[in-house]
Amino acid sequence: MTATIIDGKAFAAKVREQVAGHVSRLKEEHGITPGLAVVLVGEDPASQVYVRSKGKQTVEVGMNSYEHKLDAETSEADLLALIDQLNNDPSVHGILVQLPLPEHLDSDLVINAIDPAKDVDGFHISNVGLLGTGQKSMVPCTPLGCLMMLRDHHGSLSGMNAVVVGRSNIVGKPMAQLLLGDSCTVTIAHSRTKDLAEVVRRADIVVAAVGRPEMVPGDWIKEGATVIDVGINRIDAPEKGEGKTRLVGDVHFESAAKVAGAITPVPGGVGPMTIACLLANTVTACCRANGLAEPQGLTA
Ligand SMILES: Nc1nc2c(c(=O)[nH]1)N[C@@H](CN(C=O)c1ccc(C(=O)N[C@@H](CCC(=O)O)C(=O)O)cc1)CN2
Repeated sequence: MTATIIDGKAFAAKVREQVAGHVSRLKEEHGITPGLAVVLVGEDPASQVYVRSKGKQTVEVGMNSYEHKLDAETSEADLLALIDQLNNDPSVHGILVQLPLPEHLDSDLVINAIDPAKDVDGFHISNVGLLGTGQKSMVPCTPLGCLMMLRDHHGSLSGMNAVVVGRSNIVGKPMAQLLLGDSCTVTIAHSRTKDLAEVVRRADIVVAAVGRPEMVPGDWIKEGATVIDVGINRIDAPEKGEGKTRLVGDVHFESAAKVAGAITPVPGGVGPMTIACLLANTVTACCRANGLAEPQGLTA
C-alpha cells in the first residue's frame, strides 16, 4: 500500500479562504473587523517566525493584527498588565501568548489571565474544562486542525480506534477529547506506555505528538490506518551538506507511508493547519462576542 498524502498546506489555504469570506461578511453586514493580538516575549527564533506568520496571515484574511513584542526580561507584572489591557480592548477579539515563555514567567498564570472568551489558543483552564465536558469552548488550534483533516478524509469517525501518542495539555489531551467527542474509542499512550508498538498497531487512527524525531516506525502502523503526525523536529542532515538540518515528524514517514492508508507529511501537514485554525478561532470569538451566528465548519 502507498498512503494518500493529506496535504495540510492546501487544506489550510481552503480554511483561510472560508475565514476571509466570514470576515468580509462581518465587515459589510455588521461593520465589525475581527482583531487578533499576539504577544511574544523574548527572541526565540522559531517563535519569531511563527508570530510573523500569524501576523501576516491575519492581515491577509482581512482581520486586524496587533503584535506586542516584549523583551526577554519582561516582568510577570508587566505581562499581566498588558493582558489586562487587551482583555478590556473591544477591538481585540482574540489574544494569544506565544509559547514557550522565558523560564522566569509562569505560563499557567499568564494563560489563565486571558479572558476565556478571547483565548483563541483554547489553553485557559475554563476552556479546558468546557471541552472536557463537551460544552461550547475555544478549541486548541493544533488538535482542531487534526480533527478537521480527519473529518475531511473519513467523513464520520464514529467507532474508530484512535491512539494519541503524547499527553501534553496543548495537543495530546485536547486531541483525545475531540476524538471522543466524535465517538472514537480513544487511547492516550506516551513514551512510558508498555508495549507501545502493540497499542499503536491496534489503531485505525494514530495521532503522534510526543516530540521525538521519527519515534513511530512503519511496522507499528496497522495496514490502512490514518496517521496524523504532529511532530516538528529539526535534525542534522549531513547528506545535505555540513551543518545542514531538515525537519522530520514523530513518525518515520518513508516506512509508515508504505503501510498507512493516509498520512500527513512534515513539513506541510499539521503545522499550516495550526495557524489557519487560529484565524478560524478568532472569527468564532468575534461572532460570539457580538452575539452573531458562528461560522459553520470552522470549529469542533
Ligand atoms: N501560543 C501558542 N504557542 C505555540 C503553539 C500554539 O498553537 N500556540 N504551537 C507551536 C508553534 N506554532 C504556532 O504557534 C506553529 C508551529 C509550526 C507551524 C508550521 O506551519 N510548521 C511548518 C514548518 C515550519 C518550519 O519550516 O519550521 C510545517 O509543519 O509545515 C505553525 C505554527 C508552539 N507554540
